[in-house]
Amino acid sequence: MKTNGAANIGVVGLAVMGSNLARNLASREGNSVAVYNRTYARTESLVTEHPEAGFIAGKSIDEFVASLAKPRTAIIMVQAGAGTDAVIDQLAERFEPGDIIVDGGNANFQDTIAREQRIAPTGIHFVGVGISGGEEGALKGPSIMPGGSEESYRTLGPILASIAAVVAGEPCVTHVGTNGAGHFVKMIHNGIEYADMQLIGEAYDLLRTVGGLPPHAVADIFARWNEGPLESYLVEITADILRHVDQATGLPFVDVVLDQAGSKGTGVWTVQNALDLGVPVGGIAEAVFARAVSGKAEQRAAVRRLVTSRPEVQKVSPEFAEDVSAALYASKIVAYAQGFDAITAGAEKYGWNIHKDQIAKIWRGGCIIRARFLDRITQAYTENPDITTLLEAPYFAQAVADGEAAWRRVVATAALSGVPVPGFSSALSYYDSLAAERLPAALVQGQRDFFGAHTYRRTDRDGAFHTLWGGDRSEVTA
Ligand SMILES: NC(=O)C1=CN([C@@H]2O[C@H](COP(=O)(O)OP(=O)(O)OC[C@H]3O[C@@H](n4cnc5c(N)ncnc54)[C@H](OP(=O)(O)O)[C@@H]3O)[C@@H](O)[C@H]2O)C=CC1
Ligand SMILES: O=C(CO)[C@H](O)[C@H](O)COP(=O)(O)O
Repeated sequence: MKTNGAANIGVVGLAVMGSNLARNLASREGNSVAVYNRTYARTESLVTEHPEAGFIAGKSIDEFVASLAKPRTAIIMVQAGAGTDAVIDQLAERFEPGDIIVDGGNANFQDTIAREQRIAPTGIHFVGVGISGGEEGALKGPSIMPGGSEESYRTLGPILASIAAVVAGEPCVTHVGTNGAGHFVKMIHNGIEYADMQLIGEAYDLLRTVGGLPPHAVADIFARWNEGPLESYLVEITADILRHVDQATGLPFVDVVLDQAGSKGTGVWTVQNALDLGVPVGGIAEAVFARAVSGKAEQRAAVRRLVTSRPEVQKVSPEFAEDVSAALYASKIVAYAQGFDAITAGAEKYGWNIHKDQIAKIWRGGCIIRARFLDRITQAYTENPDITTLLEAPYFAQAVADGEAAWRRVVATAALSGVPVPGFSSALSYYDSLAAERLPAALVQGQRDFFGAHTYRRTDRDGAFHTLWGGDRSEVTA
């Protein structure tokens, strides 16, 4: 076959992400791209629609592997889970020591660690790479979070840098850490994405329900916010979506979409792992739960039937939109702080040397959570990588303090008006928990000691203590 060994890189899985990533790779100087998809029809239409890419199309996995130059590098972009395992096995059977298998899908990082261990004895490199940016990002430049060995990054790094988004002259890619580090950080990215989307949803709901504004007016407010500190891809697309009118009915698009949010699982993984790591990520968890609640159609209908009157919507001042903007910004800071805390804990547990300033930097472009304030996060972790929370960095401490009064007004108004704001209110409670002089955790410890002799520590001296609750209530050293 005349194409044997001609391609310096290959892509397996040519759905939305894989086909666009393949086109992105093909558009870069010096690349020759081999493509393969289980169902050949996808390969055929990609190659036919994009002759300019000069793809080398494999009809079979053998043809695909034969078309790769040695050492071979192939990026897998297929459905996470069994599909990915099937393709890894097919490639591993045909690849040789020194070749690189890259999983660019949304894999669970624990699977990535296990896969790397499974492949390692063959001498083939296995690299898990988080890729964010959706359809457009894959084509024009995503944010890329590679894990895997230093050695494989020496080969892969320049290729990934050539296709990544560029911000201030720097490609949005960094070697996150070994084995599953890239997929771990991508998982946290998605958890933050969930929180950000939920908070934006709550802001919209408040402006609409309490502020009494129609979608196009809310769109104008989001567009204005997008020119300030809230500037971000998600705020930008929100304005766009809210302006969109359904062609079939002439109604605002947002009013004809069923109010049940789906998910593919990465938000759930973030929360599950944060629980294992003991990191409070309430903002992300509330966002995951909010999607789950939205899908509970029967429960929602049952409660709606029972509730005969809803609270009267509070009257608000003309500055209400500014208050909502402040609440959104403060809650968003909390969500990102929680996400970065999870990265700190994950790095510690799994032995990854993750530079949080670099993560914030590569999230500034290409990915779904790209936002102006990631510059501030980059700065905070560059100035002091050891801050205990983003909330103690001077800029963020000030930003939250500036918005605090408005944040409280918004949460109170929402509660009195019967508008659900699990994101805003959990973020505020988290902030209040960190800021409180004393927490009721002292009472919880007392309860634990009472029923389970779980002991407690005292404020006035070291050691563990137990009160003889069933006896004379004297205190003993545990
Ligand atoms: N969509 C998005 O915005 C983003 C997606 N991702 C991740 O990127 C990856 C690709 O996403 P997307 O492009 O949306 O595609 P999908 O997740 O919808 O997966 C479809 C692709 O997987 C292939 N596939 C499924 N099962 C198998 C199998 N057993 N053997 C071989 N191939 C199989 C399909 O082949 P066939 O055509 O034969 O069915 C098709 O190419 C996923 O891991 C996703 O989570 C990451 C960032 C953003
Ligand atoms: O990874 C992504 C972007 O970064 C995908 O868009 C992801 O699939 C979105 O998650 P979900 O479908 O659960 O909302």
